[in-house]
Amino acid sequence: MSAPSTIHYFDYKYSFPLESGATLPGFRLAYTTQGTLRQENGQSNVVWICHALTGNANVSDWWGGMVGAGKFFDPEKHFIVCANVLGSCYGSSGPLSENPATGEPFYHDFPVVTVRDIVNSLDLLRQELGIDRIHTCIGGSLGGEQALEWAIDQPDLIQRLILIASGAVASPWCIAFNEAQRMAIEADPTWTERRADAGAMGMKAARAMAMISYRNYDTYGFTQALDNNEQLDDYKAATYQRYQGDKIVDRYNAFTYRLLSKVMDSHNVGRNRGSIPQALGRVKSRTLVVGIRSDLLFPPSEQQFLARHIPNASYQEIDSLYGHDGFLIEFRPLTALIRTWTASLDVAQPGTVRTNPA
Ligand SMILES: CC(=O)SCCNC(=O)CCNC(=O)[C@H](O)C(C)(C)COP(=O)(O)OP(=O)(O)OC[C@H]1O[C@@H](n2cnc3c(N)ncnc32)[C@H](O)[C@@H]1OP(=O)(O)O
Ligand SMILES: N[C@@H](CCO)C(=O)O
Repeated sequence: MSAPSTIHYFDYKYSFPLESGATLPGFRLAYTTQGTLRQENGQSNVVWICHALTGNANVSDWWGGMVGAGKFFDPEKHFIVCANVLGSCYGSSGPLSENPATGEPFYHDFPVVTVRDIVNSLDLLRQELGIDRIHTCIGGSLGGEQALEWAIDQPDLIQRLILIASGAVASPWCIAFNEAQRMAIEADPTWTERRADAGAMGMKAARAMAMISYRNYDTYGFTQALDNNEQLDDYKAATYQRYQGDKIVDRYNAFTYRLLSKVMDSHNVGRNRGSIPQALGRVKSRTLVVGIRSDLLFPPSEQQFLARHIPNASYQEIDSLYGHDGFLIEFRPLTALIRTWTASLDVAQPGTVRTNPA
């Protein structure tokens, strides 16, 4: 069994065509596994977790309430895989990786990537790991988009699909938020420079904008209330925005931030598949769709749409003070929902799909 924090690397050494028509000369994915792979009679104990925008392969770091000994996804029972997405900066190929054609980092020249490209790269990793069947594929936000695309592309691969705070297509509202953030990056005078920290101050502003979409009026009202009635400046809400901007600058880069925002914009399961309902109709996985009532970015109506059009889907909602970011925070209600749903499937299909095949 691998230690949770051990990062492995998958190097794909062949030319990798992207949806845009561009080609990557191979790629690297950073990934983690926890537990021991068990596969028998078409069943497996694989739990594949897809991360969101600025996440990484180290799922225990950012989803420790869901993954780990004694948690719902437990390495004692499951083989848990999480890969850093193509284009990101936590070990996978992205804009700061070397472009073999120039010997320099790609920077602005890293090609446009889509959720389908990410899923194609994940699937190559799956094959490398010898995984024939995924028992459960789960993700929130961009993670849910990957899980959904995978289930549409390969309807027999994923037995159970869990989509949290995610959607079938990027909404105009989501694209508008992302474009405002890209404008902030592009307004940074360093953005055109070819260095790793180009556009960092723009990204700081972009993250502050994004936080407004990840949280909501009540989150700020509760966590960043005025200290007193006399204050004229240095409001808590303002220092919070700046602090969140500093945090992203410390751990990320503007090239990746911009690239992955474009990945989210182009998410549309209906592309080249007739229509969005037709695409969703291809999913064969038993599916749980979870909405967060206070989510402004991916409101519950988007998840209800998914549940209406995916053939074997159930829909559940949770409350959260934290809006969209609730999927990274509300471990207890999420675990309760998933546990109940899983139990209902185990009862309905004993011996067919078991949560704990060990
Ligand atoms: C290397 C890595 O960090 S990898 C991390 C991987 N990242 C991911 O997976 C992305 C997903 N994660 C996230 O988006 C976030 O971490 C979340 C949503 C899970 C949690 O967000 P957080 O920023 O930790 O929580 P929250 O909004 O409550 O902010 C708390 C922070 O703001 C600080 N803060 C709160 N109020 C204020 C204020 N008024 N002024 C200044 N700072 C403030 C807190 O001190 C705390 O600081 P800390 O992060 O240094 O401990
Ligand atoms: N807060 C999340 C974005 C929401 O999907 C992240 O930074 O990954």
